[in-house]
Amino acid sequence: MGLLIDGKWHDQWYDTKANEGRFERDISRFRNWVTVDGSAGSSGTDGFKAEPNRYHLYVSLACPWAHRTLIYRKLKGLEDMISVSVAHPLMHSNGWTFQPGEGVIADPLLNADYMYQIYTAAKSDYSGRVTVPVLWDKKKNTIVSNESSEIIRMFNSAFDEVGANKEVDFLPEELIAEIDELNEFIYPNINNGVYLSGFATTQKAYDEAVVNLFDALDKIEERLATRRYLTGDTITEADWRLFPTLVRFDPVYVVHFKCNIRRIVDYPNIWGYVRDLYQVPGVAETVNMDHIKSHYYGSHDTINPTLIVPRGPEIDFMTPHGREKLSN
Ligand SMILES: N[C@@H](CCC(=O)N[C@@H](CS)C(=O)NCC(=O)O)C(=O)O
Repeated sequence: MGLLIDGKWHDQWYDTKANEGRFERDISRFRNWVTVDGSAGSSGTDGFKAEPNRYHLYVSLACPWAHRTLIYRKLKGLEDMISVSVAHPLMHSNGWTFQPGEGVIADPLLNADYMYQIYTAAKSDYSGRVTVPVLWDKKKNTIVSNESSEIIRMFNSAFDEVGANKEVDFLPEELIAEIDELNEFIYPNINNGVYLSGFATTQKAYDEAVVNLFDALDKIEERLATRRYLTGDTITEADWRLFPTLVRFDPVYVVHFKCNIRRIVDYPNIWGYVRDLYQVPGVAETVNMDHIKSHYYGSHDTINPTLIVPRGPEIDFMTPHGREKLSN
């Protein structure tokens, strides 16, 4: 695991000492937007017009941030127009790699062995962590974006005029304010909250994070008592940003990240909600539990030095959820 400094790979993990044992996530540095006409989006530069077969997505099936982009690629009908590469689930001294393995899809563009080569191909003196997902432009040979929250907003609408599934809109105008508010609550406390708990290196930092995480889950549990989805009757971006964390929670975060005050199966509403989303046609195909479990338990040797992957838990995301009754 490591990062690039001036285009050179260094095998080093996050330094939590500078911050009293707290994990601090690196910022995403490529922030361009694919738009309908190629004009600039809310950040970055112009020149990234939505066109079929122009863009390529680099992901890991283990990664919750990459998972969002795969769900959108599937549900928006973008699979035929946006190609994909899947990294090997294990992330060790070279970071994400494309070494052969079950479910790995090699890089057809640069024939890269390592994900960091994609970053240096876009910017030869790149400094920063090498994360997935990455949206690559085959025309300009550069990275459009490495920020999942923005990639899903592009996928939601930019390709609608060139063959995406227009009927599906996870960011309806009238709900944007509510979705943004939910995201602002869920990102720091839950999506990133599990990492703040798991990557903490002091008791105090861990305690703060885990308590905060479960306070937030308790609030979500309450919210989902009267609403089928986070904003009500329709699935929105807020749901697809929460789902990848929830589906990983009991198999990984409870044990590996010590998020064990409660399990998701102990929350009746959240547990039904996860199954409800999992059962949306196409979604189950985006969940690869082997990659998820082998990545976390098998990569973070500071947390799990033996790299042993636990066999359990036995979870069936396909059992009926009964949440239709909450829909109007
Ligand atoms: N803000 C980024 C975060 C992506 C991210 O942190 N991905 C993780 C995998 S789950 C990663 O690639 N980590 C490698 C590292 O930190 O060195 C996004 O949402 O796209």
